[in-house]
Amino acid sequence: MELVKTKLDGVYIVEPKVYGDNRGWFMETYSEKAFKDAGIDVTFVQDNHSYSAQKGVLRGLHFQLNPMSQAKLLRVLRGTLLDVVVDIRKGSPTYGQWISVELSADNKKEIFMPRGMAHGFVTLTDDVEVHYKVDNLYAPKLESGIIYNDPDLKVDWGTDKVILSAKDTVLPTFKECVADFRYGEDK
Ligand SMILES: Cc1cn([C@H]2C[C@H](O)[C@@H](COP(=O)(O)OP(=O)(O)O[C@H]3O[C@H](C)C(=O)[C@H](O)[C@H]3O)O2)c(=O)[nH]c1=O
Repeated sequence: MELVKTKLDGVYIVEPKVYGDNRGWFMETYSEKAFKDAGIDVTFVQDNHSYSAQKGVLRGLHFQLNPMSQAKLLRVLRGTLLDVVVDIRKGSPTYGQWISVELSADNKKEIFMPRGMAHGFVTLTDDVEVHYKVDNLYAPKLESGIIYNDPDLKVDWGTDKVILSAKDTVLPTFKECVADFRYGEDK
């Protein structure tokens, strides 16, 4: 697999090597060695799997507060989505900046983000299934986030027709964000 750097330090697009044959295909979707060779020191402790029924479902922007901040390795098993990662590590040269990447069952691309990021995605098709590994357990009392259409972050989701959970409609703004992530401490 190839890990491709992005403009956000520590965030990589992962491009698995796909081995096709007369039966179909095979690929490794995570390799501890490939990540260590890229200088990424992460130990995943939980796998998540979500299904979004309709195009336009937007989950995010989410993160867990310290000490339960989560690094994530995400891939799409069915359908297509636009994945968004926002750097909210104080002291980062890209603090407050975001990237977006189209991930799909077809392109088989994955995204890795270290701790200290706000994360979300909007589905571009119906019937989207997402699988992701995280390096800290679910901590509901430490869940937080930033409203998806924050006026300072100006994330371009490509649509304004979105389907949100009730919780996501009342997330704080970036200015109100209480996260205390610091660049270089995202281990
Ligand atoms: C995240 C999580 C949720 N849950 C339970 C809690 C709720 O009863 C139900 C749905 O949770 P929520 O609405 O927070 O799910 P998403 O909106 O998909 O949240 C995720 O959305 C974006 C894409 C993220 O990056 C995060 O991993 C995560 O916040 O699953 C659990 O039991 N364990 C978990 O780790």
